[in-house]
Order: sequence, then structure tokens, then C-alpha cells
Amino acid sequence: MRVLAALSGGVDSAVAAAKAVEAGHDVVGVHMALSSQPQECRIGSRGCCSIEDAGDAARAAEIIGIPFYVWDLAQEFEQTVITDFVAQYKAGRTPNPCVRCNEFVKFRELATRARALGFDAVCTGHYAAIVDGEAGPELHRGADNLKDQSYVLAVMGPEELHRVVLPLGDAPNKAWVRSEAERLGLGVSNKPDSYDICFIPDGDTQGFLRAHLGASEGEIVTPDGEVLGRHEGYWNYTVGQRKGLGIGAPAPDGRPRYVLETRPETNQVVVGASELLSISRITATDAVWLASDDDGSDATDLFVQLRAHGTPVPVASLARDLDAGTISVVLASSARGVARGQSMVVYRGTRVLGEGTIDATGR
Ligand SMILES: Nc1ncnc2c1ncn2[C@@H]1O[C@H](COP(=O)(O)OP(=O)(O)OP(=O)(O)O)[C@@H](O)[C@H]1O
Repeated sequence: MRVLAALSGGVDSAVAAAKAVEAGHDVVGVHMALSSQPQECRIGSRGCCSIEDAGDAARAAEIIGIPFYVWDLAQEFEQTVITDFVAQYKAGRTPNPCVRCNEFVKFRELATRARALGFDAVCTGHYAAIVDGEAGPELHRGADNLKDQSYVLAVMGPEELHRVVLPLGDAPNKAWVRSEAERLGLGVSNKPDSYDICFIPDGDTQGFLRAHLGASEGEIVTPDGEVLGRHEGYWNYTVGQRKGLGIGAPAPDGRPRYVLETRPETNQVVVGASELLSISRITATDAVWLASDDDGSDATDLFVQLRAHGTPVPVASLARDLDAGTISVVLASSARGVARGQSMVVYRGTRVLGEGTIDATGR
């Protein structure tokens, strides 16, 4: 196959590209330049803006012996992933930008360009596996449970399943990937892992949101409306958060309070007892369904994962309406701290069946 290998400059994608070559594919490497402010790049940073990363990607391609290009997708990244990130927080949700980057940038922009140029598939260093099933390719969890990235890949949609190569799906762990990088002579074997949010390399999400959304003082209230304190922007709070509420006194019964909800329309943050966080019904929107042979109606071995690296929760029943783009589940055991805006990924065992964005929860 003609394969376009997405090289981030990190160790995973370099090893993945080398594996694609070893598997006999005709491989070309591409690095996506994703920062619109490259002048702010700091040497040693591992955000999406690092110039070092492009250089590392180029060196890896040279060692592997494949042609290499840099594509400037900064505008697409800014207009989709970053814009969506800020808008979602403003709407009182907790977005996952890696999911949106996969959806908008890697499996839309990059994959579309790859197809237009005659490539059969895109290769990435994600830890997830494409398995040949009876009804066609299936997306499964990676062999390394700790690194598994199937959660952020479900959004690729059913067509891309046929056009993606994930050589690290059966990698036992990161140490093995690093040793492979060493064996292959790739200079990036000791490079640290990338940040959670690549466009916030200093990790200060609150500072980033303050810069984009300003400050907007409002009330911190109980579910009954009692005012307990003030905040400087509801977007600084996430459902399930306990620390940093700044409301001093605990509840009258001495138990800690948690963020239950943020209300953009009234600029309020609602806090309450931990049991109020438990939910057992979820509706997700913008659904994609990857499994043509499994509609999720049989609850055997059916789970949902509700955040990256979250523990899978068993499902009692699932209903989907793909025309309306919704997936609704009743959980077999309750889940806590489920935030709107996160992905709900549906698994049968290790297989990803579908995905949607959490829009509403209920008890
Ligand atoms: N800027 C980029 N240019 C090209 N491909 C990228 C870029 N960023 C990420 N990717 C692709 O997406 C995959 C997953 O990205 P992620 O940010 O999770 O990196 P990672 O798991 O740290 O992998 P790596 O060690 O390769 O950086 C990478 O392995 C790579 O194939």
C-alpha cells in the first residue's frame, strides 16, 4: 500500500513509520506544523508548536529512508481544535482537544489530502489496533492498557477504518517502543512523551482560558441556590472537581463539596455532596458508529468509557438513533463526575463500536 506516515517528531510515530516500511508498505513521512505563532516556540518545549519536533521528524524520516514533507495545517488547527476548545468551555462543557484534533485535523484534513495525493492509508503512532473482523476492519484497544488510545480514535468514523495503519497496536509497552527506536537507530528513543494539551505546553489551562475568555465573576451556589462564594469564570471548573473551589467552609455535615454543574446562562457554579455526582443515564450527540455488524443492542460485555484513561463502565442497555446522531445508555453501575463535552466511547470487550459527545446525564 502507499502509506502516508504522520510523524510528530516523537518516538511513537517514528517507530510506527519504520514498522510500516518493514511491513512492505511504500511510505512517505509528513509532519504537520500546527502552530500559528512559531515565533513563540521555545527550544525544548514539546507542544504542537515546537520547531524541534519538525526537525526530529525530518531526521527520523531520513534514518528510516523515506521522503519527508512538512504541511502547514496551523490555520486548520486554530480554526477547529483551538476555537472549539475555547467555545466548549464557554458553553460550560469540558472538551477533549485530542479527540477534536483526530476528527478535524488527522482524519479529515490530513486524510483527505492523503487520499487526493493517491495514498491508500494514513499511518500514526497511536496505541490502538486495527483487527480484521468478519465484517471488515475493527478498531480495538491497544495491547498496552496503560497507553491505549482507542478512546481518542473512535471519532475517525467507519470509512477511515479501511484507510488507517496503526503499527503500535500490539506494542506491549512504551519501553518496548523505545527499545525498538534504539534498535532502528532512531535518535528520538529517549524523547519525553508529549503534553496532554499540546497547544498549552506550560499546562496552565486556566491561564489559557483567561487569556481567551477574560474574567467573569459569578456565584458559587448549592443546588438550592444558597450562595457560598464567588468565582472568576465558570469555565475554570469541571464536574467532579473538589479542590480549588475557594469556598472555605465545608458543608454543614462536614463533608466535602464537589462541582456538580456549571451554568453559563446564569454564570453560576453549582456545588454539592459527592452522591449528587452519581449518574446512570447518558445521552451523547454527534454520534459515529464504526461497527456495521453490531448495533450495541445486546448488553453482553458492553461498556462505555467516559474520559481518557477512565475505567470502563458496564452498560445495561443502549439505544442509538444514527439519523439524529444520538447514542443513549443506561449504565449497569453508576458513574461519577461525568462531564458534558467529553467523549463517550462504546466498547464490546476490546472492540470500539461507536462514539458520541456527552450532552446530557441523569440519575
Ligand atoms: N504534528 C504532528 N505531525 C504529524 N503527525 C502527528 C503530529 N502530532 C501527532 N501526530 C500523529 O498522531 C499520533 C498520536 O499523537 P500524540 O499527540 O498522541 O503523540 P504521541 O502518542 O506522543 O506520539 P509521538 O511519540 O509520535 O509524539 C502520533 O503518533 C503521530 O502519528
